[in-house]
Amino acid sequence: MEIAVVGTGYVGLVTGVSLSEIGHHVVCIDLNKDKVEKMRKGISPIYEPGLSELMIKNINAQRLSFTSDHRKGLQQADVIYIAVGTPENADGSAELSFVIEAAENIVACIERDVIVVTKSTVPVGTNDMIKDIIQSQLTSDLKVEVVSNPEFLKEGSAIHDSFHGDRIVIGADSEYAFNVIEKINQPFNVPIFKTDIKSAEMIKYASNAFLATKISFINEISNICELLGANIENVSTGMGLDQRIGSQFLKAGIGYGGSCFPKDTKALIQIAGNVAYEFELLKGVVNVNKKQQGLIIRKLTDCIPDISGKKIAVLGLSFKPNTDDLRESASILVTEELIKQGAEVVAYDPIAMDNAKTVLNSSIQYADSIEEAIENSDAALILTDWDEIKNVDLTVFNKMKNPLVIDGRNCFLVKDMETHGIEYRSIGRPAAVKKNEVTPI
Ligand SMILES: NC(=O)c1ccc[n+]([C@@H]2O[C@H](COP(=O)([O-])OP(=O)(O)OC[C@H]3O[C@@H](n4cnc5c(N)ncnc54)[C@H](O)[C@@H]3O)[C@@H](O)[C@H]2O)c1
Ligand SMILES: O=c1ccn([C@@H]2O[C@H](COP(=O)(O)OP(=O)(O)O[C@H]3O[C@H](CO)[C@@H](O)[C@H](O)[C@H]3O)[C@@H](O)[C@H]2O)c(=O)[nH]1
Repeated sequence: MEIAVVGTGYVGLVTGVSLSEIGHHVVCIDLNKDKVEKMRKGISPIYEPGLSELMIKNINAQRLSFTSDHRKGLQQADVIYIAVGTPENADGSAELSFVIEAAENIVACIERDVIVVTKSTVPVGTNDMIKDIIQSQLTSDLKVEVVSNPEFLKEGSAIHDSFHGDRIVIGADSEYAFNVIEKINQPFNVPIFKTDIKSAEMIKYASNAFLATKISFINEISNICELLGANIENVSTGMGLDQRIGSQFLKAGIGYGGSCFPKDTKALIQIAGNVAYEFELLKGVVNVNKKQQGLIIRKLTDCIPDISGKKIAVLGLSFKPNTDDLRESASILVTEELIKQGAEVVAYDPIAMDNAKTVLNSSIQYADSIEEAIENSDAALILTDWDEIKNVDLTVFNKMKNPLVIDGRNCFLVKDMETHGIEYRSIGRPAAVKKNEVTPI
């Protein structure tokens, strides 16, 4: 079975590498020639644990190759995955121009009967549209089937998720297509759920929207905990013990970010709106998230009302640990607000510094370590829960002008910060304030 993957970003590259690892021959195609050149040498354009090793292994085994030439990549393919981006339009809907272009590339280049598999997250009905584009532009009698196969990987654990996912969803409308895609995926040994195409498309949006709802819910509870003197960590643990609720995605923080939840929640509101349905709950989830992203600045200005000219250390820039992805990172939003209010920002992130420089340019200073970032600072903000930050020796905060730590990820125990004489404000927990006195925020 010859496989091609159109679009080699986070999803396309991980898909191509994982499919080659289980024995398929895979050609990954991307418009970006610089990226293709890098990938040919086994250099991953993204930071993703375990990815480079598997890339190199499968390039050497001649199962994995890269090209920017669609014809070369597509003409011999039996199965073609579409993994291009579906970013957010100004009105919140999903931008489908990359998907349309990929479908046009496919129809212009195929020389065999093919199954086109959509990995990209696309609104319900898009696979029908892809089929229409291909059928209407096809000048031969080649047979083309379209399958929805949404992706559920998480950045930072993408390779692990590919081999240990909870399910693989296959939406198809023929037994032949089900069988081929099921057979391709069998070596992953992950449960396969077969359904119709529209339901498969909806499963992806509904799953992301549900997870985002859990996060906004726990963030609201954390705000109420603060007002009442309860502790959100204890509340989450106690709730999560109920198997109907589950312990995952109940971590209160500074709001969800990343390349998926923010855009997919808004897209689902639009998808519902297109059929005259107002998704009130999801609108609330999005609004709560926006409010939560402003919480850190509110906590900071409660302690230092005028931050203009103050040196503020930002620890963590990526939208979550173990990735260099800054898309919709709450940390970037907070940093931009600090700059707007005239603060002098010094940032540190274990992996995302290079990407941050392309986004924030020279508007802030960049440190080479946690210690360098916080030295002589007026406050330190913890915005991403990297292990390096969680495991830092707390005495390092004595290098600050006046130890004040505002932690958006609840990385430390309140009592430990108190013991070290650090003024500490976190999410949904009592504060540790100076003079070893503990009061609600
Ligand atoms: N990032 C994630 O963790 C994740 C997880 C699950 C699903 N998804 C979904 O998967 C899709 C891809 O997301 P991503 O984060 O990998 O996107 P990305 O922006 O990282 O990568 C997309 C790639 O496609 C390339 N491309 C665009 N048009 C092309 C074309 N016509 N031919 C060849 N290459 C083309 C771009 O150059 C880019 O490298 C989106 O729909 C996203 O919602 C993403
Ligand atoms: O309890 C939690 C869990 C996550 N987050 C935040 O939520 C965001 C998203 O985190 P996560 O879901 O771990 O990462 P993503 O890589 O964005 O993965 C999500 O989005 C992908 C793209 O659609 C899906 O494939 C995945 O299944 C889905 O988890 C991040 O900002 C996290 O900090 C919290 O605040 N609290």
